[in-house]
Amino acid sequence: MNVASAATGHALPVAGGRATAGEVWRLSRGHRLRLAAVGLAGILSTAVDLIPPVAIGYLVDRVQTGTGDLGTVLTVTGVMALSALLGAAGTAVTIAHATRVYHTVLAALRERLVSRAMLLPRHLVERAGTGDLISRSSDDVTAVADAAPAVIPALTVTACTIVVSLAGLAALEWPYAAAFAVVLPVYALAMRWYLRIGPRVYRAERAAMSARAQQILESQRGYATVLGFGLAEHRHRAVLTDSWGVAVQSIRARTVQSMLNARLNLGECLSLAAVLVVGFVLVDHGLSTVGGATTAMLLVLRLLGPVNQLLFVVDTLQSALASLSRMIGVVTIPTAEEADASMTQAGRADLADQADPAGRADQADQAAAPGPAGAAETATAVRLRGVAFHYADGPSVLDGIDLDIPAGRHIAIVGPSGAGKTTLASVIAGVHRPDGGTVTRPRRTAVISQEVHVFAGTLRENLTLAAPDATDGDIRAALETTGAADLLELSADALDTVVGTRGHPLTEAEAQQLALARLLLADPELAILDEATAEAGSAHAERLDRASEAVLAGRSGIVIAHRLSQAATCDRIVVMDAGRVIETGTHDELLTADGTYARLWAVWQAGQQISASR
Ligand SMILES: Nc1ncnc2c1ncn2[C@@H]1O[C@H](COP(=O)(O)OP(=O)(O)OP(=O)(O)O)[C@@H](O)[C@H]1O
Repeated sequence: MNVASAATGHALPVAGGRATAGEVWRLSRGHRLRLAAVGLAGILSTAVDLIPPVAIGYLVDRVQTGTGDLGTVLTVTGVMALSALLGAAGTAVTIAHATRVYHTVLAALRERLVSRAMLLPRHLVERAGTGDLISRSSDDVTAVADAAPAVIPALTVTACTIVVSLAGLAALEWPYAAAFAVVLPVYALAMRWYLRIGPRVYRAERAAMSARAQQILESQRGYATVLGFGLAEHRHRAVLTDSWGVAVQSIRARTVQSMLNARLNLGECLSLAAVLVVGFVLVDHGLSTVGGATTAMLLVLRLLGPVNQLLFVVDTLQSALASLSRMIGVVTIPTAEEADASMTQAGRADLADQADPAGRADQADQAAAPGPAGAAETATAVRLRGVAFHYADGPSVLDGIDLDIPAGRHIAIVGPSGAGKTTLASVIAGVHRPDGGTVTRPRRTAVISQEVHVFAGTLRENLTLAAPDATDGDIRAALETTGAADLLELSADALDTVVGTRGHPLTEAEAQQLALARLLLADPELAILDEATAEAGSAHAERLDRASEAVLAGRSGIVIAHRLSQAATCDRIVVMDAGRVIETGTHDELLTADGTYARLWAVWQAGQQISASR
């Protein structure tokens, strides 16, 4: 993992200096030539800026020696005006190009951050809280973007000014450059002090902002619970506490800035005094002209601005770097799939040896009956060995799960509420990473969870999310197969009907059918269906059962069977309780065994009869 510093507590990781620099360098690929041109333009425009102090010194000498006339003044003024124009134009071009590169790279980073955020292991995001993630893709991006106007001129032009001006001072008379150099330790000490304190203060400020974002988000998400339990006052106090935390950290950060100011003022006074004294001594001993001393003072005055600006930029830079390292910390987390790939590589190798698509039709009996490792002779779609899982700091939810699903077969997972069915489905789908054991699944696995999300957009966009190449004919066929052709009648726009937020509202059943059609178009090797419970015996439930069967045909499938009618049609049934597999077998076998499944079936049947008699 390319992340230098691990997460603090449960926060998402923050990238170290090397990882940050490496990622920025990688992102700058394609812009490096432009960056070199920007550097050259910066040096040229600052060299032009040296002309006015030299010209003024020249004028002072001419006036002092009585050789200056109006023509001299006009010539010097013209040269100064021209150099000012050239310098300003050069600086503007330099900054414009540097800004463009900066924002292009930042946009690429943000894009990577957002796409990576979608693929992160869910347990990491849940543990850190989505507020942390949101803060990194909003507050931190803003902090880095806002730094541009200050950081870019400093890093491109200011550094050049310092180098060029010091060279100018030395060329004039070396004691001038030496006088300024003697004061440099004051700036160096100010910088050292600041670098020690600054990053810590800014990181604390950003962390406080993340905590506040998380608190506000939770209050909004749990709005119904907050109202239902009269928790408004409690949530209000929690948000207030975190907001005050942000205020405290912000005050600390601004105090550090003021203290930096004081140190810079001291450096300014000392450097002006030093060059003035040296100038006086040199002129007194006839080693420099008054014009030369004037040029030296003007060069130092010109230098002070950039030196201060550089230190102020260090301030903004620190703040931006703190944000940048938080953004890159997210970008460098291995995705759930990458983490899983390294974990299940060995398992995949085993399965590759067994793959035998031609023999798939004969494997039903071996479903969900794990044998000794390597004993299965058939193509296996899913294999779990000793899988364990728990949420954040919670108790164990899955414990020692072993499971084999031959390719093309359908397994139902049943059990009481809270048994761990949904969690097991999420672990198999790769949404959650197991704490122990191994999971092997096909590369193309798709899951329909209980909360089906309808994305804001057209029906076509919703359906082709995972199958961008699907034609309208494919889409219509998928809707027909899942019994969802009615969706085309929602409006005259058919597939162009806008659904989701601010679009045509879909019922829960329609949303589920949309999800099933989407899955059909995605055509995964393994489909995991964990649909929300539909009232047994209702037209809605029967329709969904038929759609689910159509979707599973011809591929491996796992059904979290909230309705036991779904389980009865599967090749094999896995019964779970308290995070463990307690029974497996076909519907008939489990009824004969007269265990937990038989009892669940009896209760289910009784419920069906009561519903039918109403
Ligand atoms: N995001 C979560 N964070 C913490 N605990 C969770 C989370 N999701 C589920 N759990 C807990 O894990 C256990 C198993 O839950 P799970 O949803 O997997 O059970 P289930 O058998 O699918 O139940 P149901 O049939 O009600 O959906 C339960 O105790 C539940 O409270």
